[in-house]
Amino acid sequence: MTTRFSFQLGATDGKARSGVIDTPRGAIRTPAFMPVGTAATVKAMMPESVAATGADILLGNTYHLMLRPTAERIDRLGGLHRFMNWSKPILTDSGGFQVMSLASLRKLTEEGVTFKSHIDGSKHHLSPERSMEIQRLLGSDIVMCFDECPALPADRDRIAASMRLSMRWAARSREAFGDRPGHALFGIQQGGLERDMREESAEALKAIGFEGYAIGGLAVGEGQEAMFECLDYAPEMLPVDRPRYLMGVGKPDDIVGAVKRGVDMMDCVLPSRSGRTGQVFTRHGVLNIKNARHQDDPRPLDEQCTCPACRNYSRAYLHHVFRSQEIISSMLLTWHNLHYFQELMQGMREAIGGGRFDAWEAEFHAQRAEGDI
Ligand SMILES: O=c1[nH]cnc2c(CCNCC3CCCCC3)c3[nH]c(NCc4cccs4)nc3cc12
Repeated sequence: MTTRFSFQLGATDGKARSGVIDTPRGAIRTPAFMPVGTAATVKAMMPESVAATGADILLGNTYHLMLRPTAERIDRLGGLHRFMNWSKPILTDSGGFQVMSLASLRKLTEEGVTFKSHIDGSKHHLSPERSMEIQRLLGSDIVMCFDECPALPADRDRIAASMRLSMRWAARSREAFGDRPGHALFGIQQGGLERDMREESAEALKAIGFEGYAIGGLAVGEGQEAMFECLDYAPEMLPVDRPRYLMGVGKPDDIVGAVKRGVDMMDCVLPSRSGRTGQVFTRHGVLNIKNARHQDDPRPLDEQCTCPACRNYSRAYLHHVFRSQEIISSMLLTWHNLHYFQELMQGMREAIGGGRFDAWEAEFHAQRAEGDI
């Protein structure tokens, strides 16, 4: 345990790196996948189950929690860790990304964003200052700058204007964050798919100085090829000795490609959200348990998986409880998917540590059949 926040770089293998982020609430092994706990819960999971999958950190959702039950109420009740019974590190997003995708009647100005709640229509505002206050009230260990993520495709002028606004907001976020030992503020690089804009953004963030740096503005519809092309240069623009967090990624092959290119942390709703829709991730590829072909299949989802779903239940059973819309269906499929994503990260951490990432990646791709399994 430590009272400080620090990142120890461990092994490197090509551009891939493994390491450990030390925080007062525990260590985060990198490369790390962060499950999303939207409304103070990873849906269909008890916190101890999330920990059992191997997650060292989870994401809290500023936009949802500021609307309901409000950050002030969570603060009065002892903070988000106490509230949701998760004692390990929590990273909270700034709320900005979700406002742009969920709220209505949004008004964006230099100052910030005003909007109406998608829950009850009440009026709210977010700004760098208000976002820092909310994330402080929640008690999160890693705080994200308030930024603007432009939808792609966008022309260069739009990308430049949006990136420069985000850099001004990054400076205001740093100022408002204040001096909080043991807590971290991460800046977010913007710039779309424009190399020079990414460079300008990285320089602006480094001049301000952050405990970690996120790569934003990706996984917003550009496609995997364009994302990887950007990741072929963007991570190296950021300080080598600080964590690099690629936001909103992704499918297993996105994650592997990002780690290969020097990314340390990722978050995505995919394993939890898709689990509730019957989509199952395995080392051999993806299947949907809803498909009638599973109704008599006595085999587990994945013979080599050690999660509770694979140890104790057949595909036939999981098909039945999904079709019957039983609550246990979401529990078991979410657990399995989160377990698989953590197994993927553990496999890469070990491979990088052993200098055999390329062999591990080749095996990862070789095992995955095309289509359903
Ligand atoms: O530049 C960005 N700035 C800030 N956030 C971004 C996010 C949200 C990351 N997950 C937050 C979580 C907080 C807790 C609740 C769940 C989200 C992104 N997500 C994606 N792609 C996945 C996408 C998800 C939805 C549309 S695209 N690209 C992103 C780019 C940015």
